[in-house]
Amino acid sequence: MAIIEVVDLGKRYGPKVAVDSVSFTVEEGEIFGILGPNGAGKTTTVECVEGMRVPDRGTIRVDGLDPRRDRDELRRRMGVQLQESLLPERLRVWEALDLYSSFYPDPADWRDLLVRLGLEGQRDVEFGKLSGGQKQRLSVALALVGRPRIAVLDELTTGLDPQARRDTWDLVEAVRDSGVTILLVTHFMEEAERLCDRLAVIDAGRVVAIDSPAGLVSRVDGEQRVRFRPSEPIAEQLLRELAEVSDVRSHGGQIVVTGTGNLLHAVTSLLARNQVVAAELRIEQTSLDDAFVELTGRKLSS
Ligand SMILES: Nc1ncnc2c1ncn2[C@@H]1O[C@H](COP(=O)(O)OP(=O)(O)OP(=O)(O)O)[C@@H](O)[C@H]1O
Repeated sequence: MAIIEVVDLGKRYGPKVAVDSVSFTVEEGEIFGILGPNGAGKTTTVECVEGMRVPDRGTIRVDGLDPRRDRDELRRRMGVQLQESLLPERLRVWEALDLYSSFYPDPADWRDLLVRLGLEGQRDVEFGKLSGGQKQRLSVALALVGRPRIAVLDELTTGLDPQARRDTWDLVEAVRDSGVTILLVTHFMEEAERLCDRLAVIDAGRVVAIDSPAGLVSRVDGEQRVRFRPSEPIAEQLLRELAEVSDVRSHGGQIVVTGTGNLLHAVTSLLARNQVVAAELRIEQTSLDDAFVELTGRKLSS
């Protein structure tokens, strides 16, 4: 069942069209990503979903509510990750959680959240003294303290080191597994690929595709490359004759075979039949990065 429905959303800031026409639905219990480059309109879109911005056009329904008209009720059902700069430096972790709990009629026990988010050791630490990863985890805890049905996480792991980023991803998956629907804004391809059940690729205020990460990858021409160093010389012609192969090139003893289908199997079987061993064998497949370039005509820098 769709828990979020956005139809033909449009929003301008003066002459600047931030969101041109955005439509998508988020199913209950999924992690739905909004992926796009800086300035694509991601934050504006989710701020309209949160009821924090007034759209110029379009309709939005969140858990059956209108985000503007039913803002107070929506606030109880939707947890929004806070921009970290909004918390006072001297506020201790437990004080922040206690304060936020007081905003909700039936809050989660923040002591449990501290444990779940691996922050029990930081309970009495002032916000300003937390590491970047700990601040992020606290911001997620604050988004969850009201027991929301939906959590909106915007650029969750920006600025985190790779380990803290992976820890945060594990955390987001655990939150989803506890039954919370997650709307995740990101410009990190790896994050989208790892976490999202489905995602909307947004570019210049428009949705260019909605699919699972694997579905997006399969939309682009699925060329693969197999690279190896043959133990014995092998005639390129033999490789070219394989139905799966579209191109063969050699560079300094290394052979690069491009093709489709079960290319790896076709190439390695041919080599085995000719008693050739492939050393330094590597396969490169189409990635979400490639799919993004194909869909938008440009690379997503991160
Ligand atoms: N309050 C505002 N006033 C004027 N222009 C704005 C405002 N907020 C955003 N914009 C512009 O609208 C466009 C979309 O911005 P938005 O923040 O929604 O994009 P985004 O995809 O979230 O980008 P980022 O990842 O950089 O936050 C950008 O060109 C931005 O400069």
